[in-house]
Amino acid sequence: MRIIISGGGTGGHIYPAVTIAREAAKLADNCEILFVGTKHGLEADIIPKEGFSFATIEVRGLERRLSWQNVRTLFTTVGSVWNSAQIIKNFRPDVVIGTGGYVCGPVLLAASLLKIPTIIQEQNVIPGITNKILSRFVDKIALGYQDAAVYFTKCRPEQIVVTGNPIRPEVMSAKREEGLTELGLAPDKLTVLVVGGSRGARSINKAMSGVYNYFSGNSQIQILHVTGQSEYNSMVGNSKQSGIELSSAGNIIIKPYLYNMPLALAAADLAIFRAGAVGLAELTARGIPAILIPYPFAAENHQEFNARALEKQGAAVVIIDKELTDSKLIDTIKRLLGNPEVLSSMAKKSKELGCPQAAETIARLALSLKKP
Ligand SMILES: CC(=O)N[C@H]1[C@@H](OP(=O)(O)OP(=O)(O)OC[C@H]2O[C@@H](n3ccc(=O)[nH]c3=O)[C@H](O)[C@@H]2O)O[C@H](CO)[C@@H](O)[C@@H]1O
Repeated sequence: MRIIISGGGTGGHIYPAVTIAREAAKLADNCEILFVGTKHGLEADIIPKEGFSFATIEVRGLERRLSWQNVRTLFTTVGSVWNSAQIIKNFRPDVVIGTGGYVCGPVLLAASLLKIPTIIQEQNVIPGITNKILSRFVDKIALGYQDAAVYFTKCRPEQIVVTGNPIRPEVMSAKREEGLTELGLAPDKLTVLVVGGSRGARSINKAMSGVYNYFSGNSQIQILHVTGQSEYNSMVGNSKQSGIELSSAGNIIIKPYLYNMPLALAAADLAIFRAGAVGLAELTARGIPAILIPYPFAAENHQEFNARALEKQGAAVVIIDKELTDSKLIDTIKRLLGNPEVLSSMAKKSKELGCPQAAETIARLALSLKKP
């Protein structure tokens, strides 16, 4: 079995691709996999680390308005469809899978023109523009949320399958004790895991400075904060300036990025997250209560829709980005951690929403498309 898989830009498109690829490799004999991404997306860092072959194409994202930039993008896209077709002809895949992000547009389009079976996976309640366009060409569309189906009404019903969002198997298998030890966390404290999506979140980082101040040295609560690569140094610097020496506070660990996120999730008693669909799939698969602060500029505000779906079920508390302040965040953390019954009810509701088998379902669907 030979598979090309493409998805990129952010972790929310890349990890689903990695997970589906791994699952397909488990299920099919002699599975050969090639990833196609761009040189500039996070995938160029993550995919080689994950041990997969990696090819790149030049491609740009469309702006959501009429502009000269879009005209230039269309020309680049024609070139990238051509380059994708060359990659596909050389690799000769049985199926091509796309997990979103503009890079998979030309790849899946070229595959469809070459009559190779295709499947896309849409993670969000409101689909991305690339997947909306591709839905007219591909054989199957695997949805993370049932609610997304209304955006694909022009598709044939048999094209659409609601599968949930794929999560890495390590997210389920990671053990709390191992997570605590690996990340240098204390076993007798409640752990708050703070992650602003795969690229970090400025407004969450800003509010966290106040949270550090308040909880620094606390004997019951510890914080593991992932700042994103670009703001890590300034977060460390700002904390020093405001008199908090993170290395001696004893209960605050900050990291630019976590390559071992499943261990961090295993150690978490409460999460403070943006509302990227894959992050949410991981939280619900493990049943972790959460404070969600959706990224307000995500296309069509889709993160808020993702977050509200958890809030509606009692699995999360939502704070809107423009209402986020240090004190609001501190009060919400105190209210939840100080109330074990509320926390465990949220954990239960969260777990009910989890879909840990999604990756296997999607991989089986992809494999079933292979022509005899
Ligand atoms: C700004 C924006 O438009 N973001 C989108 C992007 O989110 P983004 O990539 O930020 O978010 P997700 O939360 O969906 O996925 C992040 C993934 O990266 C992993 N991770 C993150 C940080 C880290 O240090 N280590 C690590 O491994 C997480 O465990 C998860 O697997 O794609 C998602 C899925 O289409 C969308 O829902 C988001 O709206």
